[in-house]
Amino acid sequence: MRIGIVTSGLGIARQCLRKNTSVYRTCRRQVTGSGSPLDLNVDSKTGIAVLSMNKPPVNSLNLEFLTELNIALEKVENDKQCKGLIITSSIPKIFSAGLDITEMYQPDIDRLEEFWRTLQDMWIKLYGMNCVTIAAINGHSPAGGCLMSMSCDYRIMAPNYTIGLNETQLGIVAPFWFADVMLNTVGFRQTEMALQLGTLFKTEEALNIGLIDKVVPQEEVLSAAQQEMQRWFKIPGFARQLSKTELRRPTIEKLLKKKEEDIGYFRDYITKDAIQKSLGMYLESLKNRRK
Ligand SMILES: CC/C=C\C/C=C\CCCC/C=C/C(=O)SCCNC(=O)CCNC(=O)[C@H](O)C(C)(C)COP(=O)(O)OP(=O)(O)OC[C@H]1O[C@@H](n2cnc3c(N)ncnc32)[C@H](O)[C@@H]1OP(=O)(O)O
Repeated sequence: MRIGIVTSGLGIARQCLRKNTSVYRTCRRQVTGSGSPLDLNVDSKTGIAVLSMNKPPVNSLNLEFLTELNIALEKVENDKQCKGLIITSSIPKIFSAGLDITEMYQPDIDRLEEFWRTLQDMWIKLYGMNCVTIAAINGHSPAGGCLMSMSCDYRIMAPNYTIGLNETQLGIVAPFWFADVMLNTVGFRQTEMALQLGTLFKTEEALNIGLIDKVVPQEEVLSAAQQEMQRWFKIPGFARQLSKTELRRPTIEKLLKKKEEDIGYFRDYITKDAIQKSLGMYLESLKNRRK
């Protein structure tokens, strides 16, 4: 039941309407505007924020969407009531198709650099979030979608979807920080095979290698995430946060030290003729799939 104020643009709802009965005490605030590709609802009773991606057709991560994600993550991190964040999708059968390939194909160079910087910022924020983060993966989650999922603390996925870093199948290479996150999640052997082969794991396979943590039926993904959150909330917050920071800081610092270098590397790599040709062919194959 939503009884909060829906704000427009970037403003956060400042008030919550409360009725006097206990059932109305939950104050859910939708903190993104209508028409936004993101729906952020904060439940002040449970302390759980649900961030649902809603950018048809496939939640692909372009510059504008990444910017919105950054703003939403910042809101959650700055909201003292938020103890946990669940990331999910409102698009049936798709969590996220990963980076928007059209951002990388025949790009404007300034925009390409901004796109990459914004992606770096989004990942640094998400991987380093103080609050508990759970990916409720209710659809396919290739490449950038897999990066987002792996950057959360826990992953719950519905059956019959795929997840993985499939970049080599597009003729491109996953950046070192994508690889690092996979390495931290599933270990060296699985990462070196998965990255070279560009493996998209089926849900059950992903569970077997530890890429995801739990499989539940499609309709239970969100409720299972809410339930899982309670387990994490029982641990003293400061101790849990510090443990996370200690483990993730070296990976984040590695990119922080090389941010500008990484942008230049990405720009020079992606604009190579051979890479442009591969991306063009991949885009074409996506468009022809349904014909
Ligand atoms: C040394 C190296 C140094 C540095 C590294 C430098 C650079 C490389 C780094 C790059 C890292 C890249 C990360 C990525 O995330 S790349 C993106 C990878 N994503 C994919 O491969 C997914 C592709 N999509 C799909 O497989 C399917 O679309 C999906 C998600 C399973 C859904 O299937 P379905 O429901 O059937 O939908 P359609 O396929 O029909 O798609 C609908 C529509 O969307 C378009 N589309 C799909 N995915 C993308 C995308 N990622 N970007 C842009 N557009 C996408 C698709 O073409 C359709 O368009 P249409 O116009 O035909 O409607």
